[in-house]
Amino acid sequence: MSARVDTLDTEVGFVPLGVTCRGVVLIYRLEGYDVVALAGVDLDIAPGESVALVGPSGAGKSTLLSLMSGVLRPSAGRLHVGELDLVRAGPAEVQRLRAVDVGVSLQGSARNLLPYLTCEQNVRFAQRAARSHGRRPPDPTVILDDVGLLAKRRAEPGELAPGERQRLAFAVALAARPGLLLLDEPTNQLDEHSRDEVLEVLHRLHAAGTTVVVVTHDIEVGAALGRTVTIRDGRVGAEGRRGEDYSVVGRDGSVHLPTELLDRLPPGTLVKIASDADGTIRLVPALEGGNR
Ligand SMILES: Nc1ncnc2c1ncn2[C@@H]1O[C@H](COP(=O)(O)OP(=O)(O)OP(=O)(O)O)[C@@H](O)[C@H]1O
Repeated sequence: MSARVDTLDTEVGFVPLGVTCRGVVLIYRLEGYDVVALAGVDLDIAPGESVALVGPSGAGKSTLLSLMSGVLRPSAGRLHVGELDLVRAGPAEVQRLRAVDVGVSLQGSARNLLPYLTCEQNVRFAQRAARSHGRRPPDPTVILDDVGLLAKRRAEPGELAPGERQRLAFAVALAARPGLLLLDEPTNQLDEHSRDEVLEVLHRLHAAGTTVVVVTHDIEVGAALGRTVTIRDGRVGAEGRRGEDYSVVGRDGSVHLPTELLDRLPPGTLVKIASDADGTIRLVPALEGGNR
C-alpha cells in the first residue's frame, strides 16, 4: 500500500481528548507503609488544551501523568479521559486507550526508543498496537515530517542530536495519532537551541488540536503552553493562566499559600480571614503572642 493511501485512511479518527479529575487519590502501597502520592486532585483539561504540570520534586506530577495514561488506577476519586471512566474501565478498555488514544513520552528520550531501529522503523514499531486495534495510522514519514525529522528517517537514535532524539520520542508517542499526548520532562538536559525546537513542535501539536499535558521543571516550557498547574503535596495548589498566578481553593476549603508568603506566615501561624465590603479578602496574622 502506498504512503499516500495510508495517510488518507487516517485523516479520520483523530479526536482530541479532555481529562477530568475529581478528588483523585493515589496511594503507593509498600511493604509496611503507604505513600500518598496524590491526595485529592481536582482538574479539568479541555480537549485541545495544552497544560504544563509544574511543582516541587515528589509532588505527584509523574504519578498524575501515569494515571492519565492508564498505567496506574486511582485509589479513590474519579478520573475520565475522554468518555472513558478510568476507575471502572476493564483491562481491554485500558489497553485500547493506551494503544490508540494516548501517546506517552517518558522522561529521558532514550527510554522511548529502540536503539537498533531507524527513526522510521521506531515509529512503525510504535504503531503496531494501534494497528492491532483496527486503527490505520499515517505512514511513519508523515509523523516524522510533523516533528521535523523526515530527512533523518534512515538514521538510528544514536546518530541524532539530543533535541532530535527528543523529537523522535515525540514521533513515537504520536505514532497512532493519539488525542492526548503526555510528556514527562521533554526538555530536560537539552541546550537552548534544542529546547526551542522541541517547543516549536509542541506549538504545532497544539495548533493541530492535540491535547498536550507536559510535566516540566522548565519555567519557559510552562510559559509557552499558556496554562500551568502547580501540584503541591499531592493536589492542585495553584494555576497560572496567561501570565496571571492564582491559588486554587481545595475541596476541603484549604488554600496553598504561595511559597514566598510561607516565610512570612510559617505553618502554625494564626491568621484572621477578613472580608472587606469591596470584596477583598485579607489574611491578617495574629498579633505577637497570638502566634504559636
Ligand atoms: N513506584 C513508586 N513506589 C512508591 N512511591 C512512589 C513511586 N513513585 C513515586 N513515589 C512517591 O510518590 C510521590 C510522588 O512522586 P512523583 O514521582 O509522582 O512526583 P513528581 O512530582 O513527578 O517528582 P519529580 O519532579 O521528582 O519527578 C513521592 O513521594 C515519590 O517518592
